Amino acid sequence: IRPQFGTRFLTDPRQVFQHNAWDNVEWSTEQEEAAQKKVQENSQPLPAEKQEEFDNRANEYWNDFYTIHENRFFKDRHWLFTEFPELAPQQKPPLDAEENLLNGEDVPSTHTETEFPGATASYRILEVGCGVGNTVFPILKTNNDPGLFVYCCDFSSTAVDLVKSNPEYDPSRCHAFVHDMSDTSADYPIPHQSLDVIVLIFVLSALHPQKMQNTINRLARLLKPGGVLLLRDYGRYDMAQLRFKKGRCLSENFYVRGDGTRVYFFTQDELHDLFCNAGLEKVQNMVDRRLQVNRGKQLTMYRVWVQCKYRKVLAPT
Ligand SMILES: C[S@@+](CC[C@H](N)C(=O)[O-])C[C@H]1O[C@@H](n2cnc3c(N)ncnc32)[C@H](O)[C@@H]1O
Repeated sequence: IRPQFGTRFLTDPRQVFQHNAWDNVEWSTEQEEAAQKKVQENSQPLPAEKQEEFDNRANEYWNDFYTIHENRFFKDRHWLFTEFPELAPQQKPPLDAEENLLNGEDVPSTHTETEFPGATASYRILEVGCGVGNTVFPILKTNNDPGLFVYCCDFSSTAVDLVKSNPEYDPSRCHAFVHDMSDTSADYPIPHQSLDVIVLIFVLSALHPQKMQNTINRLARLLKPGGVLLLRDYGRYDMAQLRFKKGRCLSENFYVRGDGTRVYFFTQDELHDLFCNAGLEKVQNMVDRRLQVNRGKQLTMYRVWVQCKYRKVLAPT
């Protein structure tokens, strides 16, 4: 397994083509400025009607995506458990219900044990924007905690159908459902303050930036006090952002791909504010800058990802 954050550092630039990837690459001021300039040159937004269409039909574009790629596109996330040990079996017992009550937050009215899927579980993880299950299935396979229950949702019904028809889908340990995380009128099938972990992997970036805060606020309510939200997503000036051609920009740092799916590129501060405004506190907020190398074509590709871990604050006693 790759150690956390990776430790292959490029110290001698002449060696760049000796490996496929380098970790924790520093950017020079010139490189940062060149990226900024490139983004500014391509920041003319599309007309409002076009924007609206991409927003209204967002899930259809993702359905088309999964109809074409099925489960062949996204690879299983092998870095998951090194970066996010919260997804592996826990050493410490999780906060129990009694402790939550003592925290004095508005714990919902008592629900009977079978009122919702996973009601009797002792450790609950929700993945939002799960796609075809490249995170969920590794969790179910790796985490053998008998008290574990994993929820996963996506607004693409095609993706959710692929999760449910996977031979590894076990309804006694997992519940997959169709849900649009940006729809403020749609409820999650889970009570407030019932989750230990929420996972967002390359999904928040697919939302219109104006819908992000409400979405995170609603998710934060589902966390138990002390529960954590884990995110990995695209960072500002990632190669994918710099590669967008003119006419693909929707608003600042937000673009539409050729297949109609959209992507935003975050700074650490933007994510920090989104999470803090939702009552979460920082455990980790880092940028992972990697240099990927195509040795055959002698090409260098600078990737930028942001990784965050934010905890729901315990109410003052
Ligand atoms: C880039 S993919 C990542 C999939 C998966 N998390 C992974 O890492 O393999 C983004 C996913 O987010 C889903 N998505 C986008 N907007 C969403 C929304 N508003 N509500 C729920 N899911 C959404 C898409 O359908 C797609 O499956």
